[in-house]
Amino acid sequence: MLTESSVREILGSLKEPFLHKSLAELDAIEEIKIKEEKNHVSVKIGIARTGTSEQLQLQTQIVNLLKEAGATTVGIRFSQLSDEVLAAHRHAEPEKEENLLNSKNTTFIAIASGKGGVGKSTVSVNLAVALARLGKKVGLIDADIYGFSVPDMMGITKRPVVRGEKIIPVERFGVQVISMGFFVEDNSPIIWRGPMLGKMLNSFFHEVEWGEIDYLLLDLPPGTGDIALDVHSMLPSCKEIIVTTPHPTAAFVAARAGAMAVKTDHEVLGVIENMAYFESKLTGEKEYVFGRGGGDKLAEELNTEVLGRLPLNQPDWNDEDFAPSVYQEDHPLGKLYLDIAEKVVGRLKK
Ligand SMILES: Nc1ncnc2c1ncn2[C@@H]1O[C@H](COP(=O)(O)OP(=O)(O)OP(=O)(O)O)[C@@H](O)[C@H]1O
Repeated sequence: MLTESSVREILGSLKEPFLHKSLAELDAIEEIKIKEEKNHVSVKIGIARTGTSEQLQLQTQIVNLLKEAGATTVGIRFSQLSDEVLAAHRHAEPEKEENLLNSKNTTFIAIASGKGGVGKSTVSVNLAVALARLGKKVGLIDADIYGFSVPDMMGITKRPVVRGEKIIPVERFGVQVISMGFFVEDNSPIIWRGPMLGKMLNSFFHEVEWGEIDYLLLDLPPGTGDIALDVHSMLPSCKEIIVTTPHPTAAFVAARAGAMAVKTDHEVLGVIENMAYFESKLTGEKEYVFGRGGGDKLAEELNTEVLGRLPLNQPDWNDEDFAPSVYQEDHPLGKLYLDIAEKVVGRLKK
């Protein structure tokens, strides 16, 4: 027949599900009653949070253990552990679910532009690759729902695999990439409604197994729509980089995206002027095909700096390692991207 001390011994090593300490250590077995004639054992157990699914699991464990040990019937009551016990052991309570959003080691950088076609995705991809070339652990979310171009730009042909309940991003050039484009059949267009965008981002943060990430870049859709607001509410400490062409109108439109960042308290790390000029391979002469001054004007308006000026130039394609929009490390633009990545790292250290 079970005795009070044998019940205490059997249950003592069970772990309290929230504080992760044994019931014995927490002194959480508050009462044991044994009715010999009915072979009935009843116990009262303290738990950090009553009425939870964890309580139900613990209850099942207790019933099974006591029945295995010979009890015919088992009665259990749960009580809330006292504030003193909770305070003494709270430090042992693990963080909620570990994910990127509550990781202190990850810096989020959103890449935004006022209008489409200025090279925002190209910049996102190459900045991510350059940061990885500097030895950083980098993730890239293709949140440009109007055209998921990142996988194609990086020459990604694989799709993410699912392990358990988590999606494993695809790695390319040392960057962990996730794109809604991975989950869309045959490049078919999707009609997006406001809340879907937020849901998509949310699932990218919670359902993707990012591992350790120093920098997570987000390629935002152009403009100042819902997704920029979603990013703000989900990532209040997100930094922003604004991409513009040197054309005054482009800079004017980009200023709106920048103003949005400022209004939502996102620190603007700087401006990148893309398609800044064309440099002749023959004479080295620079032609300012799309005008001049847009980047400076925008930086001044947003009280920030121009992180880099990128000329018009194509990457050198390579059949073995096909990635149509990624500049090689020794390509003039590859070097410029490394400079920009170093500036970004430097600014974030300040
Ligand atoms: N510096 C550059 N030199 C030459 N071509 C460039 C440069 N930057 C971008 N491009 C080209 O310009 C086109 C538009 O670039 P990209 O798709 O990156 O722009 P975007 O701002 O992300 O556009 P959207 O928001 O519409 O997706 C692409 O074909 C890209 O290869």
